[in-house]
Amino acid sequence: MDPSLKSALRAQALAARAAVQNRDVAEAAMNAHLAALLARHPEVVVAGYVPMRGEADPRPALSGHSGPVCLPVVMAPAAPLAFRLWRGGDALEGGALGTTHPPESAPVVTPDIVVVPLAGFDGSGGRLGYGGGFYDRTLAQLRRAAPVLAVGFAFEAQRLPLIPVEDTDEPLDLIVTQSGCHSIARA
Ligand SMILES: Nc1nc2c(c(=O)[nH]1)N(C=O)[C@@H](CNc1ccc(C(=O)N[C@@H](CCC(=O)O)C(=O)O)cc1)CN2
Ligand SMILES: Nc1ncnc2c1ncn2[C@@H]1O[C@H](COP(=O)(O)OP(=O)(O)OP(=O)(O)O)[C@@H](O)[C@H]1O
Repeated sequence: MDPSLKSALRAQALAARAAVQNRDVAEAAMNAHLAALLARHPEVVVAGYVPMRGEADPRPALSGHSGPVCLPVVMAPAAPLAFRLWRGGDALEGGALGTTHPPESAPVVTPDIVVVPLAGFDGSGGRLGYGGGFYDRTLAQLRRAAPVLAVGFAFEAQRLPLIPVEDTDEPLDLIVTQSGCHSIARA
């Protein structure tokens, strides 16, 4: 696959994300949809993220979840992410790539649901991140061990007609946008 195609689509989706109007209204709707989804999965371990670079903020829905919440930590460039437990209010630290995550003292846990930050997505579960392959490696590792629900969290503006799929791409199971919680139509 031509890697420049993915980077062009990534740039297009990130520009659309940066141009979203009425973000607060959209994020409130997205969080309501995510909270309703999480309410159908009480007590399970949910991985969220602390937004960077204009990503939609899932923390309002996470803070209402009945079970444990964890956040991703970059361990090494080509390695899966680790997830550390985060209780709202716990101190966080900054990581090398502009991330914010719990300190090493926080317990490592395995999520049942992963809320995935996105540059772009399509209607078939295709997703684009920042190009590190972190979520691909992480979802692959988690799915080898147990079922996991990958839930994309993004503005409608980040929707792309079709994202090319590589062998290592791990699909989303659901996508939450301001218009609702969308299940993936598999071909
Ligand atoms: N909020 C949030 N947290 C997250 C992620 C995320 O996408 N969003 N991650 C999801 O993976 C991990 C961090 N991944 C990142 C991957 C790449 C870059 C980055 O700056 N990439 C450069 C390109 C580097 C290169 O050329 O190799 C860039 O975008 O300019 C930053 C974070 C873990 N935490
Ligand atoms: N399990 C894996 N093993 C080896 N290489 C992988 C694996 N998963 C992804 N990669 C590689 O990582 C690179 C980046 O992948 P891709 O462009 O899909 O990143 P992304 O999905 O945008 O990033 P992220 O997953 O961090 O959100 C690709 O070259 C891909 O081949």
